[in-house]
Amino acid sequence: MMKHVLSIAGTDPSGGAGAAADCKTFCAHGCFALNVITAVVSQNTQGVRGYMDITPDLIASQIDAVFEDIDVDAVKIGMVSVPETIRVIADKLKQYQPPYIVIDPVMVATSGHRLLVPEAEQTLKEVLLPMADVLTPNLPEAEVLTGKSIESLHDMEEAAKAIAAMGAKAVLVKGGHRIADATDILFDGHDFHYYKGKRLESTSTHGTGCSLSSAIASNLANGLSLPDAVGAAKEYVFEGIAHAEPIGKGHGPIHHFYELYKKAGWTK
Ligand SMILES: Nc1ncnc2c1ncn2[C@@H]1O[C@H](COP(=O)(O)OP(=O)(O)O)[C@@H](O)[C@H]1O
Ligand SMILES: Cc1ncc(COP(=O)(O)O)c(N)n1
Repeated sequence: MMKHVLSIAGTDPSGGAGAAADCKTFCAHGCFALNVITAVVSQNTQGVRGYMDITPDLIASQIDAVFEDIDVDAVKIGMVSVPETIRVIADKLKQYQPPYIVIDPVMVATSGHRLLVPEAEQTLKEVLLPMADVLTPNLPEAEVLTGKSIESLHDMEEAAKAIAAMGAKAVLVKGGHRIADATDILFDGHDFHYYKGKRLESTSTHGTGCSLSSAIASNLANGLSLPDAVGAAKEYVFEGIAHAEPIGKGHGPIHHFYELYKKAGWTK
């Protein structure tokens, strides 16, 4: 039977990041996509124009609507913007206890716009982070969480360990923002796993973090071990960047259904 994977995230009307990227990723992994919206964001491939947070009551009601009706096999959490949003999600997930929780601690969009208010950083750290089966910070997010600058692979290892010590069961420090290559490092609480990745010269990187965390959630729901779930997710995003269509005038989305399009003969 199809696994049911829930995204709790903000929107992107241009379809590249947030809830849209998450749902496309779940479908590409053969999962049934569910989604709870935390904020309506006006954005496109060129940047974020503004957003409005959904009230905590309406977020709680959306989560109840899903869990009272459907079994959820994994949850991915993205944009959470304010402390009230973080608290209500944490309370509801404690109540419903989904098997896996993957958290992408979204702070700033690729375009530089803040998607988490500075006052919410501490709440994210104290309330949400300890609920993560795996937390997936990019380099700037790992720097905010640890308060240390990260340059080398050794710094990434230290950051992953330090964030795990804050309560996350496992931490994947992503290297998409590195200059040298796009190597990601997973600390699973005991061991490090290295996902070496060539850096692709591409502007189609809008929503890579959203897609990676959603692919990890899908792979966990589908029964893969955490190291394998991360490895397959990294490959999925790499292929998605490599085969991206040029959509929009700025940083475009990745291709989610390359394999499917290829089979159907829809590729260029
Ligand atoms: N230019 C790129 N070439 C290859 N892989 C990339 C590139 N940019 C990002 N990635 C990969 O995409 C995933 C998301 O990484 P990152 O861009 O660091 O996250 P975020 O979108 O949260 O900023 C990681 O697995 C990273 O290694
Ligand atoms: C609703 C939402 N969530 C997350 C991101 C971050 O994605 P990226 O860092 O790839 O722009 C985004 N732009 N919008």
